[in-house]
Amino acid sequence: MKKVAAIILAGGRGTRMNMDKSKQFLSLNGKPLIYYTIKAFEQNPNVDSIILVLPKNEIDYCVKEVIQKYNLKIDDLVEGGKERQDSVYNALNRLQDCDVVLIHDGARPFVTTEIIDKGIEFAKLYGAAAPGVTPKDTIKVKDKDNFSISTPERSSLVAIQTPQCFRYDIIKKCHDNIKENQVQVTDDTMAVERYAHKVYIYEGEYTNIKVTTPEDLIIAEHLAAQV
Ligand SMILES: Nc1ccn([C@@H]2O[C@H](COP(=O)(O)OP(=O)(O)OP(=O)(O)O)[C@@H](O)[C@H]2O)c(=O)n1
Ligand SMILES: C[C@](O)(CO)[C@H](O)COP(=O)(O)O
Repeated sequence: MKKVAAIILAGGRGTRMNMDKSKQFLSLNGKPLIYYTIKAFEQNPNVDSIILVLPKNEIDYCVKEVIQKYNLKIDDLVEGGKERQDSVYNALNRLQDCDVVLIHDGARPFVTTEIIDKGIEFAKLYGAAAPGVTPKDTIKVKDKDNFSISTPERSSLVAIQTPQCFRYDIIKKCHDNIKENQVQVTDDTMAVERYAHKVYIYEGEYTNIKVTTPEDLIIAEHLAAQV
C-alpha cells in the first residue's frame, strides 16, 4: 500500500509576529494555532503518519500543552533547523517507508480536506504539486529605488501555498542537492524546480492563509471560530 506522510513545520519563531510566544502557540478561539493544523491532517484518512517539527527548546512545552492536552496523534517529533529548509531536511531524513510526502507550514491552520486530498492525488500523478491562488492585486516588479519596472500578466502569477506534495524520492533527492550546493530556497517547490521536475500547481484556497504578522490574527481568529 502507498504510504502518505505529512511533515508539519512548526520549527520557527514567528519573529514577524513580534510577540513573546512563538506564533504556532498563540491562542485562536481558545486553542493553540498549531492544534488546528495538526487536527486537519489527523482527521484525514488519506494521511498515514504525521511528523511534527518543533524548535528544540519548545518540544517539552508542545508535548505537554498541545499534544497531550488535546490528545493529538503525532507519529514523530523532530528538532527544527536554523532555516525552514533545514527543518524540512531534518524531517525528510527521519522519514522511512513512505511514497508521498506533504510538507505543510504549521502556520497555515485552515488547510482543508480538499486541498490535502488534491495534493496527494496530483503528487502521485505528477511527482510534485502545490496549491496556489491568483493574486487579487496587480503585481509590479520594482527597482531598488522603488520605481516600477514592469507589470507581469496577472493570469500567469500565482501565490503559492502549502501543503506542497511530492513523491518522496523526488523531494529527498532535491533537498540533498540544495544542501550539498548550499542553495537557499523559500519553499520546497523551488528545490524541485531547480533540479528535477516541473511542479503542478492546483487551485488553493484564499482562506489557507499563513499567519505571519499581527494583522493576520484578526482573520485567523474569525476563521478559527468556524472550524
Ligand atoms: N527554521 C524554521 C523556520 C520556519 N519553520 C516553519 O515554517 C513555516 C513557515 O515559515 P514562517 O511563516 O516564515 O515562520 P517563521 O519562520 O516562524 O516566521 P518569521 O519568518 O516571521 O520568523 C512556519 O510554520 C514555521 O514554524 C520551521 O519549521 N523551521
Ligand atoms: C512556503 C511558503 O509558505 C509558500 O508560500 C512560503 O514561501 C514561506 O515563506 P516564509 O518566508 O517562510 O514566510
